[in-house]
Amino acid sequence: MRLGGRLQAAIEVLEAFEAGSRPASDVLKDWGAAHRFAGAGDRAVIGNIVFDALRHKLSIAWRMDADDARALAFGALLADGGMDIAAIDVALEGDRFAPAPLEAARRDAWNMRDLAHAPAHVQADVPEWCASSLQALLGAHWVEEGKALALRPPVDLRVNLLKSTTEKTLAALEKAGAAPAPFLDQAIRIAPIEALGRHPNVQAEQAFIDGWFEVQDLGSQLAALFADAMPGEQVLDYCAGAGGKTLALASAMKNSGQIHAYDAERTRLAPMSERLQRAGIRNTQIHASLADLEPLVGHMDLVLTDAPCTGSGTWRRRPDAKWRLNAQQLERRVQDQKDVLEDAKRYVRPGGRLAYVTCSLFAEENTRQVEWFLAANPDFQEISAESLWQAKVRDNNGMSPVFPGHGSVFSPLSTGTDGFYVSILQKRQS
Ligand SMILES: C[S@@+](CC[C@H](N)C(=O)[O-])C[C@H]1O[C@@H](n2cnc3c(N)ncnc32)[C@H](O)[C@@H]1O
Repeated sequence: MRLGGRLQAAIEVLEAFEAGSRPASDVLKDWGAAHRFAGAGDRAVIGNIVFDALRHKLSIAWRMDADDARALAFGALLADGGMDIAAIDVALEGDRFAPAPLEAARRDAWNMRDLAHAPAHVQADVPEWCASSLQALLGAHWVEEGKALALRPPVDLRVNLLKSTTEKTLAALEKAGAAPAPFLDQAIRIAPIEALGRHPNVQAEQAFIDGWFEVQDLGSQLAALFADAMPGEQVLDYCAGAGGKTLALASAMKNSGQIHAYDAERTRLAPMSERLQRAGIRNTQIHASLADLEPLVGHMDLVLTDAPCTGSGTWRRRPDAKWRLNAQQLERRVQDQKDVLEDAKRYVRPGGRLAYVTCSLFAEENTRQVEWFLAANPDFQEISAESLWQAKVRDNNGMSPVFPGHGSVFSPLSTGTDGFYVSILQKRQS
């Protein structure tokens, strides 16, 4: 397919996304199934245009003075696809599958309008109702954080030190563009996609099949590291899901001690066995029933609660979610988080740690929850976030998380990662 056909396909996908309630990735898959002639390269470019359009939906609409799918798709090529209007005109000329050229009014608007004059939430590309939640956590930098949250993300990998080394894994992934990541010796990064390119499928590599690495955002790796799981400890991963954090904890514990991985939704645990096996992890038991956990009450050195959340910190990777989220859903997640913390704290032994983690950048889900928890549970105290950062992380030209009073915030702007929040709460000895 030429660019015109790909652009037209992206417009159709964006229209179908807006008309329904399904995630953009599912709508893209449907399009692919109905257009089998499209190759992997075509699908990658169509996906780039769709995701860029959703990442920059408000700022593109403001600059184009129009917010329909055509405006967003053309705008995505201009904002992120490395093209200007003249280059798009040339690429579309004579292509019978291409959409009609960009309308004169939209060209003029794009050339004249300066985003610096747009409202703050438009510059930040976030729904207006979320602005106060971001500002309350991130302070004066919230607009710049929003902008960074609307950029294409890298692919981050965590080397599984049980099976490989960073040097060996880097060498195995050299052709994929792998390079050392900031902060952590065992982290590898493949830079964000440029223009109309695509990322390599690292999960097809032999090194992945052999368990040398996992795909895991660096923010998630940092959150797991802050939990500070030590070899020999008894650990409960209370919201284990498919095991992203469990695997990181097991690797840090060098397969010694014991991890209990639990999730309230049995189906979410399903991929974990295979992942544990591939990674060579032998110290983890999976529990699908709360009754199984009863003997653990009061005995855990570490309880990790990677709590259900809005996922606002992952909007770089799932930009469709930012336009579907609403205030009622945020309220429900806040209550879920309180319930999880109340349940999970019972398992911590005196002197043990409760690690509270979210992938959200909203104050309600982070600092405010820790304030609420500490007020309601005077037998817990917070471990200094700054001292954890200094003790655990290799310096990277002075780059550091946001420290908003309680806990640490990793974010696209501050640490070049997805948005993650972590606070470590220690149970007093008596
Ligand atoms: C952010 S996800 C976990 C991701 C996972 N830790 C990882 O790193 O891949 C949150 C998980 O919490 C689970 N969950 C929600 N409410 C829960 C509850 N009351 N008790 C335990 N797990 C819960 C959800 O099913 C979901 O899998």
